[in-house]
Amino acid sequence: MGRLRRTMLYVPGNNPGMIRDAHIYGADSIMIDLEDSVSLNEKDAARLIVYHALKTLDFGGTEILVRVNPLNTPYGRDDFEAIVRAKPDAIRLPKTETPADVVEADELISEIETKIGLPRGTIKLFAAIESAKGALNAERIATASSRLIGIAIGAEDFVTDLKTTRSLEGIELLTARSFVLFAARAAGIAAVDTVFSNVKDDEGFAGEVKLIKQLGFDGKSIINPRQIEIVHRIYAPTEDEIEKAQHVIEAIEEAEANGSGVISLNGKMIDKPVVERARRVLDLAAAVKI
Ligand SMILES: CC(C)(COP(=O)(O)OP(=O)(O)OC[C@H]1O[C@@H](n2cnc3c(N)ncnc32)[C@H](O)[C@@H]1OP(=O)(O)O)[C@@H](O)C(=O)NCCC(=O)NCCSC(=O)C[C@@](O)(CC(=O)O)C(=O)O
Ligand SMILES: [Mg+2]
Repeated sequence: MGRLRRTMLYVPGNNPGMIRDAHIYGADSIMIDLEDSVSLNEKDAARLIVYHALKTLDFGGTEILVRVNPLNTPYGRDDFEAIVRAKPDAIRLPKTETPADVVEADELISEIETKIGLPRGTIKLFAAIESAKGALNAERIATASSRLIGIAIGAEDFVTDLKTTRSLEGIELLTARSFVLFAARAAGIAAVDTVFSNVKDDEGFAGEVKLIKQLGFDGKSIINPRQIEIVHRIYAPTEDEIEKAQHVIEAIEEAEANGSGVISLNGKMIDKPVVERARRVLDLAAAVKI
């Protein structure tokens, strides 16, 4: 199974203390932010802080992404120039609206990689979709560059663009979440859900995590360390699910040894997709060491 991306923790790029300690909480990925959590008069300072943090700190194997400012702002190009040199695992592109946005970022990264002698394609891309236009272009965005390892939805900007607000049930996000998810699955890359902004509402947060897990997302962008354990608990296969998956694998192996690809287990048909889902449960259990 690929890299786990159940939790992608946003850390404001102008906060050196948070950046230094972020990896100790156990999120699967850390996303250091130069965009909307950094005010305009701190953009240059934050870029320097993040560059030096990536050059000097040991994040202990946690995946590191940096969210840069869009290239159509005065900060975007300087962000790319500094951050590619600092070599995070990936750059997160905010407010992606068209495949051309991804191609522009891809070409700029290639140019900088060449300048500094990094093999082309070293720095990966993660595109965030945060508008109706982006959602409608999700499929073409997801296949616009071989650097893309995933796409995400950014709901705060998205509902603003839609001229609505966020509800706890998330009805206003269902179509966009589905577009992003389908595009990611069709492209074979990760699909990551948006942040839940009320850090004190654990119950509401858990409800949203259950929803996005059921939809099929690989994980969630989060803003506070207390949200990590909730996501990891909900994403962990239960003992019952693991036991059922083991029975499925045992049953299909026995059936295959007898020359059959389909059998029934406790009255339920077991065929190829059921076996694939059972393998996924066991792989996830092994990856999270249950
Ligand atoms: C919310 C709050 C202020 C609460 O602060 P509080 O101080 O009340 O938190 P406490 O719980 O008291 O902290 C306990 C201990 O954890 C440490 N600690 C807290 N948070 C930590 C963290 N993130 N990383 C590492 N460490 C952390 C803290 O330093 C303390 O450490 P210590 O003192 O040592 O005990 C804080 O969390 C925070 O700043 N969050 C990040 C906010 C952010 O980045 N927003 C931008 C991204 S969204 C966006 O842009 C919208 C989007 O684009 C998104 C999309 O794409 O989906 C869209 O459109 O939707
Ligand atoms: Mg946003």
